[in-house]
Amino acid sequence: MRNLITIDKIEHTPEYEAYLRQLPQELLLKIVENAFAEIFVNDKDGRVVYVNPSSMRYHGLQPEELVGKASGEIKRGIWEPHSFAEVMEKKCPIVTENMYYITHKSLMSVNIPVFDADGEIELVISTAMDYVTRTDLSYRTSEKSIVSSDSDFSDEVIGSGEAFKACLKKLEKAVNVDLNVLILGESGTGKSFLAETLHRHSLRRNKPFFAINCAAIPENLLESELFGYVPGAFTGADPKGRTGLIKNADGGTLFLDEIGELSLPLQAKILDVLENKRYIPVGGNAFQHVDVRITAATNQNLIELIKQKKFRSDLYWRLNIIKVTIPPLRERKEDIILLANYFLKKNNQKYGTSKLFDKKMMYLISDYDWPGNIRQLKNAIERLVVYSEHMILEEELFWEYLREEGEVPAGPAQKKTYNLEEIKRDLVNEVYTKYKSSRKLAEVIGVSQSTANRLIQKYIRGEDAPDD
Ligand SMILES: Nc1ncnc2c1ncn2[C@@H]1O[C@H](COP(=O)(O)OP(=O)(O)OP(=O)(O)O)[C@@H](O)[C@H]1O
Repeated sequence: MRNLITIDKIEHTPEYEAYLRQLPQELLLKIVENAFAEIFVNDKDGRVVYVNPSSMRYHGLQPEELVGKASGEIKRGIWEPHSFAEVMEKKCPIVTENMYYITHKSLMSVNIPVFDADGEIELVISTAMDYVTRTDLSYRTSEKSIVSSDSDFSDEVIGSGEAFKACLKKLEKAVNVDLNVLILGESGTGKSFLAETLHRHSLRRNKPFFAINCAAIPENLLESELFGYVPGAFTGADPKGRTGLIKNADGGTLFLDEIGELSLPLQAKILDVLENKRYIPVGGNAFQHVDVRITAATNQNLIELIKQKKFRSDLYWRLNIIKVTIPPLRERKEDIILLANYFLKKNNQKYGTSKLFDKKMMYLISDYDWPGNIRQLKNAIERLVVYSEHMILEEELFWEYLREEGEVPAGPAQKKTYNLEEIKRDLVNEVYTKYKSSRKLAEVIGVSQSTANRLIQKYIRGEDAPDD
């Protein structure tokens, strides 16, 4: 979408002109380098002469990778449209709706020609800015992130789908009250991660957080790990005895992962901690007192375990005061791209690279079901970054990954082929079928309301609609 606009040249008073001219270069640099909006400047030959750091948020490239390059040299597919030629031809400001493919953003960009004394274009200055969210403000890792006035998790927890946001809302309710929380979800959906995030925001944040996976430790060891033991409790034990995790977490939070694996006798001891704030260490005969918040997680169906008499219903109801079920990644497709971009950024920082996804790779990633959920996605992105020899991550590496995971038969002939039309149609269909709202479609796929309306006209109603 393109629009022509007019911007009146501002005439300053001679005094103000004089003031501007004496401003030190250092100060001017500070201003443009710290501006939140993107500032992107081409000279009259289309060569990039300046890019401020903010623009990285939109197209994912370091200023150093762009400055000195001609517009045409900058890889297509990173953002579109390229409006330089049109500004030069029309000699007036042009507003475009730019799609930034790497970061999956759609933003209005204002492209303004600056004329020299002979009336010739000297520079084209483009600026763009999106809606501000706290996640965006953390784009400079070297600086402290902006402090938010409320206690929500959105600064550090990635995910914007409705189902996931509903989970966060429930968890946020547990921030200022000392209720037990039960987190359910498939492996890798982020149960441990959310339990720790909850602790860091909770009233107990200045006290310890301990986590233990009940499935990973044999039952006899698990009891002493959790409750500790007194001196001489059993042969081979430390003669001084040992403090367990429950005591170590005193005042703080203990996270019991895979709680469904806990034996019935240990379930009874945990229930006593919850109800009476007390426990007896292994080999002991006196109660110890403790104040610990228990957060638990499982990917098992606890109600089913209760029916099978493998899980105590009184413990279930005690833990279940706030229950959060994290949906698997395949049911919150809208979060896959967000998370993939987040992990790409983290790995670029870790390995000092500037790798990028192109449109097709983004589609492949969001189309896949990720049975291992966020853990699998995180590992796959790291692997792509490490294995890729090019700046744009190669599609073949993703297919190779899927083949190794046994997800697609070997051989290039088996590849599913995609084209941009199919991708757009599928995406619009999927999101619109789910939300039945053009506003929601615009929000989820990151386009303007008018573009969303055009997409609905074209792909849902099958009517003619102008291309963007
Ligand atoms: N919303 C999120 N934003 C960013 N990273 C996340 C998010 N959720 C999970 N992760 C990351 O994904 C990985 C897997 O998460 P986690 O270990 O919490 O999953 P889990 O559900 O506890 O898995 P399991 O049931 O196998 O123990 C971790 O590295 C975690 O940091």
